[in-house]
Amino acid sequence: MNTSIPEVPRYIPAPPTREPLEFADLVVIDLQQCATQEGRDKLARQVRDAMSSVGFFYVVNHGYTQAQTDRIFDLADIAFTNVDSEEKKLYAGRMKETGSHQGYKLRNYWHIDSGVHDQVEAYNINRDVRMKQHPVALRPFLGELEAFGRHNHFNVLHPLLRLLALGLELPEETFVNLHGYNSISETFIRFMKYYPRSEEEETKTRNVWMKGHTDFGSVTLLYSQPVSALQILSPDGKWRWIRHIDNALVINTGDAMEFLSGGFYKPTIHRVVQPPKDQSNWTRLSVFYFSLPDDNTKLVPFADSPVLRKYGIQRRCEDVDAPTMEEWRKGRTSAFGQSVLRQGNETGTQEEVIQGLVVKHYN
Ligand SMILES: O=C(O)CCC(=O)C(=O)O
Ligand SMILES: [Fe+2]
Repeated sequence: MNTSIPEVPRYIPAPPTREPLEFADLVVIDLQQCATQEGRDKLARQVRDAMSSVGFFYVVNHGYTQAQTDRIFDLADIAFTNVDSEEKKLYAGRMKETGSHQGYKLRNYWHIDSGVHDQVEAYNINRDVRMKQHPVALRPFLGELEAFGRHNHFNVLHPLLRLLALGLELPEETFVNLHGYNSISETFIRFMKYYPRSEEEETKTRNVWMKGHTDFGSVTLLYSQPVSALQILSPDGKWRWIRHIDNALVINTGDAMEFLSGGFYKPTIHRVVQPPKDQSNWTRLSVFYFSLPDDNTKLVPFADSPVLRKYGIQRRCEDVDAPTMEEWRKGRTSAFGQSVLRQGNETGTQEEVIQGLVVKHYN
């Protein structure tokens, strides 16, 4: 048996944009400072401030070198470049039917606007990489991908969850205990590749590639990459661009963290739009670690938090009606890009109802 690891072509990303975009001003969290209690207390305050203003922040010194990160982008590209369309279909995810992200999201699956669909391919891998079969070209790299998942889980996600608990003056392990590496949960790696679109598609969707949304999990880790396209909705109602920082992670929290923190950590609305002119002919490859609490977690607030006692709890529903993580992720995953949305109350918004709760989408 030939057990040698095949050569992997280098993925060459676009140079960063030189256009004067209006970038969001985000704090940079130096994760190395988590090593001491004093460092954690300081970072917890920074994270809390970020979460109660813009809702996104960067993480640096997360333990992966630039070369290790580059390697993951090289592996990510295999899923798109070295797998033909017939094989992609064999490994297509059944998101609508199963409410689970595993396998490919093929191009043209999400409805964006005015009959236009997406030009984005994604490949989703549960952190338990052996749960499902993968395309032939990826099989030699499963060990590396598993190590990547573990790194994200233990060296980035768990430290961040400790900071988020400290910010609520809860025991440090409160959220870590809901994100077991070996528990039943959907926490997964996502690779994503966006392809340039036609002028007609751009016009009909007013340059929106992925509608404004909140993530449904607890914490999203995005490996910063140079093609500008991600924007966040700022508290003043303006969309601002996310700036690329070499080997940084872009972090945001999602619906699950909003439920668990009684509205204290609000999920920030973000969208993907056409990149600026100097990058418009490039593809855009992204790498994520999407984390979700264990499936059986009941999404109710930690009402004992002294911070919540002081500021009050905002519930999206009564505790008895609160969904479990499994119910919420299945509802949101099945519907995303597939459900028929109704006009929302605010201009530019559309809505759907998941588990009895209103979920908004922004154009
Ligand atoms: O591609 C990006 O930068 C963001 C994608 C995103 O928001 C998502 O997959 O939930
Ligand atoms: Fe998102």
